[in-house]
Amino acid sequence: MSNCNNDCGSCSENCNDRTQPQSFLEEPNKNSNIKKVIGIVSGKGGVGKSLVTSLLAANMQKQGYLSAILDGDITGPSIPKAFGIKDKAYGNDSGMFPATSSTGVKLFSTNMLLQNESDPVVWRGPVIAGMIKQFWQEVQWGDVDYMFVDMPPGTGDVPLTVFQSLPVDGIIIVTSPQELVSMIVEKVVNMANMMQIPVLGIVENMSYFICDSCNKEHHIFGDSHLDEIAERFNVDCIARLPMDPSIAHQVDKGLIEDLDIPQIQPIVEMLKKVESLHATNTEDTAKTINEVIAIPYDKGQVFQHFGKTKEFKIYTVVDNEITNQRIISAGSAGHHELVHVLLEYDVTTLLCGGMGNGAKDANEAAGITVYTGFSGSCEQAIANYIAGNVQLSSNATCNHHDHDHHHDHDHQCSGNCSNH
Ligand SMILES: Nc1ncnc2c1ncn2[C@@H]1O[C@H](COP(=O)(O)OP(=O)(O)OP(=O)(O)O)[C@@H](O)[C@H]1O
Repeated sequence: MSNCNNDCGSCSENCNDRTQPQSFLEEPNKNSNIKKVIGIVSGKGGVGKSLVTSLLAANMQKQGYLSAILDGDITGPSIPKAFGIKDKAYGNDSGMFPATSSTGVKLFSTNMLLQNESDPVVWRGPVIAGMIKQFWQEVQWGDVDYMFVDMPPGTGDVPLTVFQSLPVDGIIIVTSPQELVSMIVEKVVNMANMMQIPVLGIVENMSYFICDSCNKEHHIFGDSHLDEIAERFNVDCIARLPMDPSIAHQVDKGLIEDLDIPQIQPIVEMLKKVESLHATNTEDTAKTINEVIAIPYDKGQVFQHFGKTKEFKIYTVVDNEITNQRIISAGSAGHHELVHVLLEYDVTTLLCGGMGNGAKDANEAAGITVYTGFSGSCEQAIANYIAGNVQLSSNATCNHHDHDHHHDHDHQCSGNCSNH
């Protein structure tokens, strides 16, 4: 392609040299700093997706994590009611503001835009998907550790568009025992695989009822087959929530934050361990970069094996601007010689894919700071580094003598091969 800039993620051309899928991710509002995005999905409405979304946000907030809910259930928004929120949306030139619950959970929902809560929302799919994107782009979310997206029910076009537009780090599937669980789970798992998003687990809501008189579990909708299904699709069944009239009662009163549902805790613990696929390095965003940066280079891409690279691309960056760039030969010696080559060009920083401990120590002994986990085009890698849009890892990573290393996500990986 004559005008190729090697940034496949932002290119829509149907090209044989494509190295990564086109990215449709939308930028959040400039006043948002959102660390992790978790999508809550279900096969159909009414199974308790909004309840699980709200309980998770409330519980993560109680544990000290700044939590938010983007209510993507545009035509049936029920989240504000559960939190007792009646606020209407307001904003300024930079965008709208989310409402804040009594414990500090931020949320935004179509209800905040309607004159009357009972006004019907009769929009078609593309308008609904556009609305969710606007909640992401135009709401000033501020600092958020965990954003929970109450997804539109189903696995059709609208949730798919949302998954393409928002940097979702994982999906939680909510089912109820009477749903066609197997088919639903299969569809969601297939959708998640298409989008390369991990399925964090399945929650079975209304799983059983505990009788006040005999204190026994009653499986009103019959025995659950979720364990078999979870095993078949290689997903964890992370929680079973009881059917409990006090839940519905507290939700109706807008007091969901007062509910104590111990069965939700395994999900809370699991969420604490979720790795962000799209983390933004906020510390380094503020940093002004004045560095000479080398990247192992092969036909525009970050060459994944430092010790065997034939070329480096060297960028001189002054006040975050690239003032000079060139491709140099690496010679034919091992990694100790490569360090000397880099020093000849006054390199201060090395961005690469994987690197063994020996090479890393040799570079660092020479005063070169090494960051691993980069893949894709060099142009994108340097742009992401300067913008701070990468989770920087300085760990030594793979032993490339033992296996090939493929980074096929369109994000910078943490450099930890056990994740792949
Ligand atoms: N485990 C439960 N025990 C008692 N009531 C529940 C339980 N789960 C959900 N409910 C109630 O069932 C109703 C539907 O739940 P919810 O709104 O969370 O479902 P949903 O899947 O988000 O549906 P929709 O997509 O239509 O919004 C709510 O009134 C909620 O309070």
